[in-house]
Amino acid sequence: MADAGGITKTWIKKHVILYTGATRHPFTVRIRDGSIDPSAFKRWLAQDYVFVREFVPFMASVLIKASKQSPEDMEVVLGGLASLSGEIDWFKREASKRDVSLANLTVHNATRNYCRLLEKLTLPEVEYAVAITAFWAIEAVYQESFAHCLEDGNNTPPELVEACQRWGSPGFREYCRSLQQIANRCLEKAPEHVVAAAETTFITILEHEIEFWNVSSGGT
Ligand SMILES: Cc1ncc(CNC=O)c(N)n1
Repeated sequence: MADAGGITKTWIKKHVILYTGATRHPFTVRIRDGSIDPSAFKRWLAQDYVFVREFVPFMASVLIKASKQSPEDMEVVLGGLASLSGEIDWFKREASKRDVSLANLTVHNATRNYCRLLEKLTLPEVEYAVAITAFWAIEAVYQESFAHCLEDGNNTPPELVEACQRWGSPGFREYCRSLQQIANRCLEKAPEHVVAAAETTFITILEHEIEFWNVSSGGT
């Protein structure tokens, strides 16, 4: 396995407080230690369903950009896009199992803001290096958060293990590493202003992920 360090790794180190805030948020830490409130999980489920629906056109826009760059990149992004269909079905099944209505749910501000960010990043004028960095960061936060819930010493409630495995599995980790390598390669070749824009986007994604988790843990 090639090294997935590169520029993205230096950013993780540089912004480690924010990165840890997103990947070790109280919401997922409580899943791991078994103290999660079932209503918090339900809140997350409904809001993430909204997010994932908006994630589809974003991914499609990255797919178009990737297809113009390299056939290998396109295949990695296509793999992610293909899995979203099953993911949407999974959200619907989980919601009906847990009596969560997806029909007339309240979209919280943090969710709406995050979806707006995705919409902006979907525009054709957003550089591929910026879009793929955002894509990697979005996936990596979930990968790191849910993998932690499955690591040794966890007390994750059995009924939440399946959810954790969606993003915490070794397969999803490999996919995230591939995205990270693509991002690093693009960033190495990118002009300085594009690298700066990608770093800003990385930070913005982390902030939105934290706000998003906050909605799930909090009452509003
Ligand atoms: C808010 C958020 N961030 C990342 C992901 C993971 N990607 C696709 O499922 C997600 N579902 N939700």
